[in-house]
Amino acid sequence: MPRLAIRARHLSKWFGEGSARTQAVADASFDAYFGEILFIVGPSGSGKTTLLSIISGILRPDQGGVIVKDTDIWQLGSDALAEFRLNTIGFVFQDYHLFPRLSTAENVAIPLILKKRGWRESLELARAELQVVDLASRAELPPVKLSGGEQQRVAIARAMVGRPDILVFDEPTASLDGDTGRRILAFVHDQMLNDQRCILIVTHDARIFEFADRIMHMEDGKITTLEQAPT
Ligand SMILES: Nc1ncnc2c1ncn2[C@@H]1O[C@H](COP(=O)(O)OP(=O)(O)OP(=O)(O)O)[C@@H](O)[C@H]1O
Repeated sequence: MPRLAIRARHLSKWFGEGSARTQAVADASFDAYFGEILFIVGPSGSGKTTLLSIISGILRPDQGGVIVKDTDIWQLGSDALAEFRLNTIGFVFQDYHLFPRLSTAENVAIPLILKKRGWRESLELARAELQVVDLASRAELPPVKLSGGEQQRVAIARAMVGRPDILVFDEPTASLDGDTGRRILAFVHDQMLNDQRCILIVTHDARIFEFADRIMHMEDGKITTLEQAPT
């Protein structure tokens, strides 16, 4: 029996006021398990990023709750939630969110420094993580000197360096060419998925669907289907 990683129940989120009020997520419930890669797909504006942000502890839902590894995350105070996220969830943003004034290694070290690990130790671990994503030679460069695919791998290394149980990607291949996108997904699938980790991926990119275990479809804020991926 697979172990439950995430239990989302009756999540709803509205944005805006009056006539501009829109429901981004509408009564969404689902479970995700350790050892799986769950894709979230659907048309633009269907609520994928909003749902991902709620599950990751970034955006508070107006209704409903999320249990991540036995913790009811939206019942936590803000400090406890920040600490839970730091220890449990790695989030890779669509546009990477790398800090331009820091070196590549320093960018990767940030989660460890936030966890109050020493600077020197954090940088050593960051360099080791850059080796895993095949970017050891770029450690001292600023991110601006790296290609889009390399920056994506830096963002992955930063999300991974604290060994989170839940790894969340928002459109990981959106700005990459097909080959680079597939290579990155193959890397995530082969190197990062294990039975202690659950990976959620929002994507439009049909070229990477082969890496999904299950695929969730969203439309107008609702989860319309959640199925095993075809083999
Ligand atoms: N901060 C916000 N303020 C107001 N409306 C928002 C905000 N964020 C999202 N929305 C609206 O909520 C709805 C869902 O947006 P969301 O970004 O979750 O969709 P998405 O499926 O991820 O879209 P895309 O594939 O284009 O990224 C959209 O109608 C969007 O305009």
